[in-house]
Amino acid sequence: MSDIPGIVITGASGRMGQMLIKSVLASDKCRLVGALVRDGHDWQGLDIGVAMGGQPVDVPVTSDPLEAFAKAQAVIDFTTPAATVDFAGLAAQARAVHVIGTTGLTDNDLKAINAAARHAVIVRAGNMSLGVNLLVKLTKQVAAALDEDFDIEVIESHHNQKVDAPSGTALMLGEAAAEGRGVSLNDVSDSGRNGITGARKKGDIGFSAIRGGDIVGEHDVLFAGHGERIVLRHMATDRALFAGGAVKAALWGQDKRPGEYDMLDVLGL
Ligand SMILES: NC(=O)C1=CN([C@@H]2O[C@H](COP(=O)(O)OP(=O)(O)OC[C@H]3O[C@@H](n4cnc5c(N)ncnc54)[C@H](OP(=O)(O)O)[C@@H]3O)[C@@H](O)[C@H]2O)C=CC1
Ligand SMILES: O=C(O)C1=N[C@H](C(=O)O)C[C@H](O)C1
Repeated sequence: MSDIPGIVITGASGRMGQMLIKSVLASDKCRLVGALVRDGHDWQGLDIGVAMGGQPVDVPVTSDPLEAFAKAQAVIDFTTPAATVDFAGLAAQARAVHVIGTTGLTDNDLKAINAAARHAVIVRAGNMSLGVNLLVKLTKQVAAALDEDFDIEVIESHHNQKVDAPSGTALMLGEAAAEGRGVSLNDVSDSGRNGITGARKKGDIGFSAIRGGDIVGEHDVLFAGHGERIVLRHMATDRALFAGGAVKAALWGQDKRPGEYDMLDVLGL
């Protein structure tokens, strides 16, 4: 048995799942011990390397999460809210670090995840990249420096297969802006404008979502004042960025006490 942490990837056939498999296989700091898909998926029973169109890597694709988690020190999970809530309970049962990249989580989902974090380490972030997490810090700083004469808008663009809006990253940026202003995002959030909306309410934080083509993920935080505008921008051009951050989080979590953490903790920002 190796000392290097063993990692299971859930949603192994997904856009991020496949990127995560490649990242773990390429790392000499961890090893791939499981690749999970939904029961009945075409890939079930295949070697994950072969399923992805490459050479065998001696890891079969399976669909029993608890069996897979029991052999692992960490689970990296970029799937759907319903699956992630189930996986949080099972990863906690197996005492494996659970890295959650899934977005679109409801308040109830977040409560369930928080309950699981009483027993195990959970690292959750709507964006695992260094650049976005730095942007979160900058957004809070700029929002704190400007008054409500500057209207704050978060504009995000993603590929045409994304199912949730605003993106998890946009919500992180909105939360950071609200924190900088000393208000609760719930009280000032404005998304989905359509029709006769009336004039913009002073102090609101607006969200706009663009969906098209193969855009990996772009986020602007706009501070629009009178006669001047400030725009903070992040553009992701490669999903490897998110996968690399998630692997870093899985390794970072190995010696931490049970609880819920985010990428600011992992990156020390
Ligand atoms: N935090 C971050 O840095 C990032 C977060 N994301 C988020 O990650 C999530 C996934 O994105 P993406 O990879 O593009 O989406 P995909 O739809 O490509 O992948 C999701 C995968 O999850 C699988 N899945 C869903 N339910 C289950 C289940 N119960 N058991 C096993 N597998 C399951 C799906 O399988 P099937 O096809 O069989 O349903 C699919 O393979 C999204 O919420 C996205 O917003 C994405 C990029 C970066
Ligand atoms: O679904 C995606 O693709 C992405 N989702 C995350 C989000 O909701 O912010 C992160 C990244 O922007 C890509």
